[in-house]
Amino acid sequence: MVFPILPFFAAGKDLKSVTEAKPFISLTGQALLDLSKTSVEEAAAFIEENKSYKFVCGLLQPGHQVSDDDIVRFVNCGIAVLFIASEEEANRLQQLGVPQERLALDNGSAYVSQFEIVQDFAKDRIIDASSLTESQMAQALLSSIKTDREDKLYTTLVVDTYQRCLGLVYSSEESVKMAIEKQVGVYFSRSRNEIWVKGLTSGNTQKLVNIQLDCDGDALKFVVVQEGKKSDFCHLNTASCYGEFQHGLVGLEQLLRQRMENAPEKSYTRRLFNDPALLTAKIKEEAEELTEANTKSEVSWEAADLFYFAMVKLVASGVSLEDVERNLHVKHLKITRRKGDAKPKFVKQEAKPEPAQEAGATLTGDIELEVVSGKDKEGVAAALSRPIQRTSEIMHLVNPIVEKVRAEGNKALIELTSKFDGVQLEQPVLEAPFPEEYLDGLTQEMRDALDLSMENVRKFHEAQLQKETLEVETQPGVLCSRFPRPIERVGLYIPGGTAVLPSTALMLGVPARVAQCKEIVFASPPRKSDGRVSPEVVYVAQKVGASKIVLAGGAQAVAAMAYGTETIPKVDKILGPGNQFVTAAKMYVQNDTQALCSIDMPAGPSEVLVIADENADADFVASDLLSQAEHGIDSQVILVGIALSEQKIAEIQQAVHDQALQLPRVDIVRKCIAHSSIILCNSSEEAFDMSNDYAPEHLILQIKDAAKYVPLVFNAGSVFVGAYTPESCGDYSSGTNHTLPTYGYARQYSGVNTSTFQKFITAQSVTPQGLENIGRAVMTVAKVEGLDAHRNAVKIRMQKLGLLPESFQ
Ligand SMILES: NC(=O)c1ccc[n+]([C@@H]2O[C@H](COP(=O)([O-])OP(=O)(O)OC[C@H]3O[C@@H](n4cnc5c(N)ncnc54)[C@H](O)[C@@H]3O)[C@@H](O)[C@H]2O)c1
Ligand SMILES: N[C@H](CO)Cc1c[nH]c[nH+]1
Ligand SMILES: [Zn+2]
Repeated sequence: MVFPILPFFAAGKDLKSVTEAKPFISLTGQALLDLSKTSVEEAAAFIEENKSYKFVCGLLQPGHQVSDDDIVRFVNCGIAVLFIASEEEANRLQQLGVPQERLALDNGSAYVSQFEIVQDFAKDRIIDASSLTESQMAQALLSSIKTDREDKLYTTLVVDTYQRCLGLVYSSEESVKMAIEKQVGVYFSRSRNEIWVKGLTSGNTQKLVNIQLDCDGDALKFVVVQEGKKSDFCHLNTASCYGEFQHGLVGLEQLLRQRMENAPEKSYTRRLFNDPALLTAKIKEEAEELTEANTKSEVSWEAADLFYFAMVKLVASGVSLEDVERNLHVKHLKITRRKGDAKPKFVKQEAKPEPAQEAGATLTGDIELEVVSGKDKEGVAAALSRPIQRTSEIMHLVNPIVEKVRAEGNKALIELTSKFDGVQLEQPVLEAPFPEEYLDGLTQEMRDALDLSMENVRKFHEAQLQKETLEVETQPGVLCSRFPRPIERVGLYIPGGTAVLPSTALMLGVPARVAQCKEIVFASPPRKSDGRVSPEVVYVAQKVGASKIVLAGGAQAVAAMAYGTETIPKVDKILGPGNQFVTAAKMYVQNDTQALCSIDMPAGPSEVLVIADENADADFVASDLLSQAEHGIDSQVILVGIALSEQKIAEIQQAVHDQALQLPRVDIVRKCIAHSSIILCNSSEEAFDMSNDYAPEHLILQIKDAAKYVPLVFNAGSVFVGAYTPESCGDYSSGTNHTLPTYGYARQYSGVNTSTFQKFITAQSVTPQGLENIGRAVMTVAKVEGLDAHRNAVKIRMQKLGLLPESFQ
């Protein structure tokens, strides 16, 4: 229900003076303009300037002289409903194109309409705005609400102008009157039993924008702008009584407004605010990338980028999201529309495909890395920032998936696999021994390649296996030891979104086997073609003795292994790389004590940093960059060049372009290269500092005497030393593990290794002599901690051994 009064603005020229003299009228959120005395321009200006009036209607008096053209223009500029006198007029206006639901017809005592929330308006509720008073408004409102509460208070929902709920409060007749009079948030405090002017003590005051009634008139809604230093609504210092808001577009707008005020001079956002040409270029670039996006995740990724830059433009221009929404509302109300064709310059010209177009490309243009000078600190920081979504945003998508699987088990898994992978499964698990037909199509050459790779990985990981018990006598009679045990049940995630990765199956399965884990469970998204996983993955599963293959991917697969389902065992640790959904789900379950499940590390989108000098072969450098770029659009590849000549840079750029065009995954590469860079340094120290700061998943050294520089590496997942060590060798067959920390986590995590599948238990054995040596120290420290039982455990023993007198306290 709307506010029970519709203020009538009789004359166009008075619109401004009335709204200025009586600002409280806007609390109704609605206005009726006399269209016979108002020009279209005045109506349009009223709608544009008075944002609190959500529904602006127009009265066409009987016998009015308003032309048909102007009526259409009124409707098109945002007049929501036309109040008219007769059926005849209604028919005529409908022929003009005004929809029936945009007409309110005079039935003698009321104007009757079907328009959204306006509906019927009794004539005695239409009141001349110039004579309307605050008390009239309060009276009308109070006579329209009811309450069944004993204390006669009215339940009041408080929302902001984006309709986000801030909290629930109560109003009394008195507080409603005060709120209208002062146009601020005034309520009734039940705990203090008195009128409560919001923010009087905290400073977090509220500007009242609108008041509404709910559908059956038993609850109020106050639309407010929260003001004050922190603009929190809740007494617990959060934006709302339901906690902080999800970030979203509104949050981004608020953040950018703050940045506009206080972003550091060298930050990227400040650069965007200060450089309109850069902002324009980014908006165009992101718009183009959005048009080229195909899959759901690409579209959401690119749209998010475009919204970000568009939002910077809004904030820089002083335009709010609310202005944009109002604009959309007015456009929605238009009855004549533009044809909607694009301007000729944006209509696609039939382009001649580049020579290598057949390789799988749908996009065109140079594939070129941005070149940044190492001296440009801000440019370097921007180049080294990873193209990842905020954890909170991803978590927002992942939490419901995890909770669904946890609550509904296999049923949820089947549903989510159908939704995200387009495969309708009957059973989400394949049990060992795996049916022979699942190996159909596996060639001998492939078996040999997998066997060789598995053997090398086994050798390297077997050598890492810690089997012995470590023993140290810290004092005579005090023997400390540590012994390894395998983690019993492990869940291994094998990615299968944009590429099937049997190599990951062996990188995880082989060390699990070496460490003697008791149960190995695989999970991988099923293929669209037949709902199976690839024969190579099944082959590896068989070889490493996996008990089950979960036919699911993404967050749902992680949740199924973390909590278990009817047929999937709950595991103790989940390992393996994956996209952002997989990584976020792993991080979620590791933090949930109910899951009792650990993870290897955050191993997300692949990345590489190549350090190259003038000796480097441009083709080698390009091939290494591209081998990681082809993993996904969210991968990132960085070349740090040490004293590279212009010519070498040009050769590398050319090699990247030429090789990329030959790749079937060139479209993915193109998008990855768009957020990848070449950074130019003058010395190896500078290059290694930059690399250690970035902490890449893979670091490739294509520099003279590369091995000499390994001591300078402090943060990296795995290092590839010398011109003939391509990263692909480590991905598949050399023996090192390819499951490595990304996002910069190489600062604190190691890649997967044999000990990732083990845990280490400590033990100790203390003799009477040992007790004599350390007992007093134990008692002293226990005393200062106030833990007497700890102290007693030593004291009693030492007394029985005669090491302390009976009287010892
Ligand atoms: N760091 C490492 O060690 C390492 C090793 C190998 C691969 N990788 C990386 O692993 C990643 C593999 O990613 P991928 O996408 O190809 O395969 P993936 O198996 O990780 O993810 C695919 C799954 O994501 C889910 N998904 C897709 N869109 C979704 C959406 N909108 N909402 C919810 N779920 C959705 C689907 O269930 C799908 O099965 C790549 O980024 C690659 O670079 C990293
Ligand atoms: N380079 C990836 C790790 O980031 C692993 C991989 C598997 N297949 C090919 N490459
Ligand atoms: Zn790879």
